[in-house]
Amino acid sequence: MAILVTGGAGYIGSHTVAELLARGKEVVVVDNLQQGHREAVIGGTLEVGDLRDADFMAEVFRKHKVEAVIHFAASSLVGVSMKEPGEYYHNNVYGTLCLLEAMHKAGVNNIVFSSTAATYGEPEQVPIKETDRTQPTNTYGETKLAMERMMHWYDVAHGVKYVSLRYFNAAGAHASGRIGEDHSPETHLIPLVLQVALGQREQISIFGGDYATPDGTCVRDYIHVSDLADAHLRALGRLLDGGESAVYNLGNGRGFSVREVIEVAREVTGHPIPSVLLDRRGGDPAVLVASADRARTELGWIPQQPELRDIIASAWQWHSAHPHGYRG
Ligand SMILES: NC(=O)c1ccc[n+]([C@@H]2O[C@H](COP(=O)([O-])OP(=O)(O)OC[C@H]3O[C@@H](n4cnc5c(N)ncnc54)[C@H](O)[C@@H]3O)[C@@H](O)[C@H]2O)c1
Ligand SMILES: O=c1ccn([C@@H]2O[C@H](COP(=O)(O)OP(=O)(O)O[C@H]3O[C@H](CO)[C@@H](O)[C@H](O)[C@H]3O)[C@@H](O)[C@H]2O)c(=O)[nH]1
Repeated sequence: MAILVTGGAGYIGSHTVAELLARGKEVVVVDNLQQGHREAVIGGTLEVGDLRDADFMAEVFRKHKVEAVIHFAASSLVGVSMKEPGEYYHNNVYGTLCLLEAMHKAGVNNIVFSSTAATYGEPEQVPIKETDRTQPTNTYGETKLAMERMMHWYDVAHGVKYVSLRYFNAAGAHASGRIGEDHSPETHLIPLVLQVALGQREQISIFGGDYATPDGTCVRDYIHVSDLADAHLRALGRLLDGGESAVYNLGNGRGFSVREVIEVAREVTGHPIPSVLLDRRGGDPAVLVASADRARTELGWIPQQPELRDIIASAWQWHSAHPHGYRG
């Protein structure tokens, strides 16, 4: 029986595939390669196609005996979602609907889902708990919340069990050096900062210096991608053991401002990393920091690389060895 990983050629998906393979699991990846890379799929079978193509998905479920799905495939950029809401509803909400229908027709009833801190919006309290208010401030978070709700109703009607993992900000790369972050165009803070250190950009833009935070820049909770991968294996185990549907935050519980991230990157790389202060980017909450107590208690999940310095050093190892990502 195989684990079907949608978006498995992408950043977090490819690290989770590596973890599944390391534990001897059979893996099938579905990816349309809009962001993913063939080279990022280091084993298993890659089926290239789109979630929204019902014939393609039916064929994938016919060809492979699937026991559970891990669903990463989505459009996932806060800034872009504020300019292209239609793309986000179509790829994320309609895409997940197509996936759930294909699963239902194939009799597959377990799904681990990539949700996000963006489902919360401006937090009621910090650190954020799973029971806190969900009121997204951007289209991306709104679509992810809709996807969570959709799974809930498929559970009620069809017994589809889901674990929704609300991750905070993923960063870092695989210890082997074989896989890492390679988005085109890149929009994430840490890889952009490291591109400055590599001499590929002159400076890093800071989006907003007037937030209600200690230094005025946005605060995020950065979590190592391999710690996220480990959480997916634990969530999968919960479902395959017959566990009920659940929602978990995944973060380290410590927030770092944009300026603090740049400062740590200066220490790690030895580069001065010049910065320029720009206006706010639409849709960004000021502070997102996780309480991951529930994942710790119920999944036994303990991040192994919780220090921001180690996370950035891990990303730096990948980016300095692969300055053009999978192109070399
Ligand atoms: N990167 C983060 O910090 C972060 C944090 C929270 C949640 N997430 C979520 O985690 C998931 C993975 O994020 P990532 O950073 O690895 O993104 P990514 O873009 O690297 O990976 C997504 C993959 O899905 C594929 N894909 C997208 N739409 C598809 C479709 N319709 N059919 C088939 N394949 C499709 C892309 O080609 C890509 O390989 C996303 O769902 C994202 O919303 C990411
Ligand atoms: O050039 C840049 C890029 C980003 N930022 C800021 O840095 C922070 C982090 O931004 P980014 O790395 O783009 O991540 P987020 O927008 O926080 O979103 C990531 O983290 C979310 C969870 O918190 C996920 O759901 C998203 O998919 C993922 O892209 C934000 O305050 C941005 O405004 C800058 O100041 N300059």
